[in-house]
Amino acid sequence: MSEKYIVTWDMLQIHTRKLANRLLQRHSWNGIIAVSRGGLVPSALLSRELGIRCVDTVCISSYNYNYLKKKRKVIKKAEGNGEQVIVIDDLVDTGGTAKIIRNLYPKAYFVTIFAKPMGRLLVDDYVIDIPQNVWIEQPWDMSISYIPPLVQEYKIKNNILIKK
Ligand SMILES: O=P(O)(O)OC[C@H]1O[C@H](OP(=O)(O)OP(=O)(O)O)[C@H](O)[C@@H]1O
Ligand code: HPA
Ligand SMILES: [Mg+2]
Repeated sequence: MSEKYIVTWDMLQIHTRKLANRLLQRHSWNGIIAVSRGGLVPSALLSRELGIRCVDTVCISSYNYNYLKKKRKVIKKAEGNGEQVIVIDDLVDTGGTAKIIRNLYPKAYFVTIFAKPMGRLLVDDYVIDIPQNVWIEQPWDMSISYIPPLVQEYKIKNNILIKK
């Protein structure tokens, strides 16, 4: 994927708060299930905003054949059918993970922060639309690092600015 959508910690919190606001208006919830690992940070933020201390996980391990054909395995599952429970993941992309969640928790309210077109009809709510060909870079996968000033990438030769 050529293009990237960079997510910072503060923007993730802002988006998750927006979702929490909508969830608060909707229902009284009995718990939250985070889809590990991507859903863990959003679930902690939702837990705080909604005052829900009962937070469990469903743990899905995945490895790539290619982008559209991921192998996925449920390695741990919270009990129940999801009634009055919010299931949260960070994003829905091809919808492969979302389909597993729908089967495991048919009564759950399944939400993500980001949604790409292939998967967005599989979630009950989400905050930000992302094009299918854009890779979402989450804050826990990045670090803030120094970059040198632009001018250091150039030198002057015969009075002409040349890229080093
Ligand atoms: O709609 P899909 O194509 O299924 O993609 C979405 C899933 O992919 C990512 O998880 P991943 O399986 O990479 O593992 P992780 O959450 O442990 O990082 C993301 O956190 C979603 O769970
Ligand atoms: N970003 C990070 N992880 C992902 C993505 C993405 O766009 N799609 C599936 N897993
Ligand atoms: Mg995930």
